[in-house]
Amino acid sequence: MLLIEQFALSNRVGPISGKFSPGRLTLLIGPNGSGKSSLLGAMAGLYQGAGEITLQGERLSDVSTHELARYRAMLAQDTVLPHGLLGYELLALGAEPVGGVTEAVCLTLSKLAEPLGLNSLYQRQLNTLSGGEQQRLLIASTLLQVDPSVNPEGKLLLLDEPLAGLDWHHQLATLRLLREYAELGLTVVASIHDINLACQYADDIWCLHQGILAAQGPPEVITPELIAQVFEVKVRLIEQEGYRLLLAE
Ligand SMILES: Nc1ncnc2c1ncn2[C@@H]1O[C@H](COP(=O)(O)OP(=O)(O)OP(=O)(O)O)[C@@H](O)[C@H]1O
Repeated sequence: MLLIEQFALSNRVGPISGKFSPGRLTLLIGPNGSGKSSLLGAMAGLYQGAGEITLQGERLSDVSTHELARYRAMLAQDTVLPHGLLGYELLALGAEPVGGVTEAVCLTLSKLAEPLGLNSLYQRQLNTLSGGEQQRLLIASTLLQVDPSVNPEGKLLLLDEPLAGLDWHHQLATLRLLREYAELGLTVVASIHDINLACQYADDIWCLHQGILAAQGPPEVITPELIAQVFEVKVRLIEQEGYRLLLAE
């Protein structure tokens, strides 16, 4: 369990409190600049602020970055890819913190190959790949670091806008994978901008506004009133066959 208690990061986030539990997929939504990346970075142990963030009872600030790399994987927004590498070399780099390209890594990649469309990317130069193709490799590289068969110590999977640049097919495939990793027992937290997809796939949603929590809970907490307040967008809620769709007016 990852626990946040009165965490604040200068004027970027907070104070915020809440918990993220193993086995659950939490999706962060909120306008540009509302603090999603800052919060994810703090949860990854990259930023230190006021208050406390603990993972399994241990304060993140007391854990070295080296040690943290065994417990969590983080996909950052706008990751710059190293030049001159091939697709499989990027994945091999991603496997370094968890012992290199072992048989378990190869098996995990073969499991991820179909949903993320990896097979055509292994032998490609990274600088020749489209934005979405690069993103698919980065997602695979992040997932394999905490896949239970590769890294039984993996607990926390953090992704900042994993759907950025992905076509619809791969957006849905990625969300299904995040659900699968949550079902494997990981704590999974990701930021996304598509509110309807967030409501469809999340166990819990955190809606940030100006650095603090405007709403937190199951998808039903996302109402037209909240969207109007946070995003200044007028929407209608359509509920049909168990689905909830927010449609801009
Ligand atoms: N390194 C930094 N130093 C100071 N302020 C920063 C820094 N990075 C971000 N900020 C500010 O912190 C606030 C939160 O930014 P953050 O990147 O966390 O938002 P976000 O919700 O992820 O936005 P987006 O949807 O645009 O990615 C913004 O006002 C931003 O300008």
